[in-house]
Amino acid sequence: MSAIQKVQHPHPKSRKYGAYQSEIYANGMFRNIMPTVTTDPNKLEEQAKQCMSKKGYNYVGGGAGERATMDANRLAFRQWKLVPRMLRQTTHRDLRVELFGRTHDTPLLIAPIGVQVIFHEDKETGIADVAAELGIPYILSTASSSTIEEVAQASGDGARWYQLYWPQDDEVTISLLNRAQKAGFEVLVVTLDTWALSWRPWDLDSAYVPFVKGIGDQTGFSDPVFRRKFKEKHGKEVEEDIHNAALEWQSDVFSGAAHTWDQLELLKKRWNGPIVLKGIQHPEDALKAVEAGVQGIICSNHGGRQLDGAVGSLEMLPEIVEAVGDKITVLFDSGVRTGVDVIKALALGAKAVLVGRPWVYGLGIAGKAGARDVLRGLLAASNDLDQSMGLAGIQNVAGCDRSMIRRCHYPGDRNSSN
Ligand SMILES: Cc1cc2nc3c(=O)[nH]c(=O)nc-3n(C[C@H](O)[C@H](O)[C@H](O)COP(=O)(O)O)c2cc1C
Ligand SMILES: O=C(O)C(=O)c1ccccc1
Repeated sequence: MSAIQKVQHPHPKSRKYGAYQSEIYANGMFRNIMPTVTTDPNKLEEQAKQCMSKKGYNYVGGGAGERATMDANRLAFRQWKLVPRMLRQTTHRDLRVELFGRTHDTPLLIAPIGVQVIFHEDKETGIADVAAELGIPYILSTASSSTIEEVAQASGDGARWYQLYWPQDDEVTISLLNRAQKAGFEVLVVTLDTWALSWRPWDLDSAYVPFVKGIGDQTGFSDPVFRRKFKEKHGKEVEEDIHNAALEWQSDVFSGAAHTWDQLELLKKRWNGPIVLKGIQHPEDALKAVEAGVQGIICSNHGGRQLDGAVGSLEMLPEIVEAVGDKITVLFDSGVRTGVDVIKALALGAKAVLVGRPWVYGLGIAGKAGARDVLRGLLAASNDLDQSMGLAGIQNVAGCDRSMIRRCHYPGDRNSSN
């Protein structure tokens, strides 16, 4: 009997990214067209720095304090190495994952990123469009430079989740939830680690904070409840006094006072769908999230932008996964730069992974086309998710497990590609 088995690809759609590597070679070899955005994760940030405004670059590239936690995020990835397997049937990889009852083409999500207009005029609406095209769920930030409704329109029938910066004013909170729900956002992501902005020297040294000038405040400025209350208090429309409107919106959302666990009841009552808490690092908080009855958590330290000196996010993932088991969906972010990083996070128990800075750099370099290149690269070229999964001997996301990863400490290991 012939040993050659014909394997049917499980899902033809998940191959749609696979052509990118050959597309790059063909463009260069036959048409002399080189990639606009570098495919080298270690050069991406530098290219973005050359292309972006200084303030825009500093905003995305910077972190809290001396950026020790940003470094820790990368070092935590470097500590884990994959152990590849051979002679397995891995020709056709299946990258699909199911999250909260919906199947997605890949285990990637677009991390919520605020004020995107400072990086490129394509901003949130452009990225939502690209995300829908590539089948990646888009997570819209409350600190957005496009409105909830504009982003919903750009995202079309693409999957979209809403990230809440949780206002102190419950009436405003309820209004945001209603708008997001009406606009087709399926999952509510509540960010817990940014109730105040951290000490960020790269922004402080040029005294740059776009939101006080009304940039990135579009969610508030377009909100009927916020607008009504502003008018009642100041006797003016938002547009007549942008300065005070911005201050008011900022102090409602980044008040300097954290909410508490019991207050989650309001969100549970008012949001008709899954709720995910973003910014969980301690296993005991992960257990509290289970107790609170939410559906998911994101093991994240905000990309090292909040508490400097905090542990690398990947360091905490195994303990968190062990603590909560299958009781809740565990997602991961902070420091993901390559397809291999995605595999490592999946192998350590994350169900899916959010990516932040890399596509923002692409956006800064060449608008939404640049962000698209970065995302396609992550999903397709060598050192990418699909190819690397194959080379590791893994056929699908479920195959990324603890058996394929080892903790190894090599003194002097690089922590580049922040
Ligand atoms: C420029 C920038 C803006 C961000 N804005 C938000 C935001 O509005 N809401 C939020 O929950 N997280 C925000 N984050 C954090 C990201 O969602 C994510 O946690 C982080 O970028 C992941 O780390 P990485 O950049 O190393 O991938 C922002 C991050 C950056 C770099
Ligand atoms: O910069 C950030 O990390 C962030 O979360 C944020 C906060 C306010 C406005 C825009 C982004």
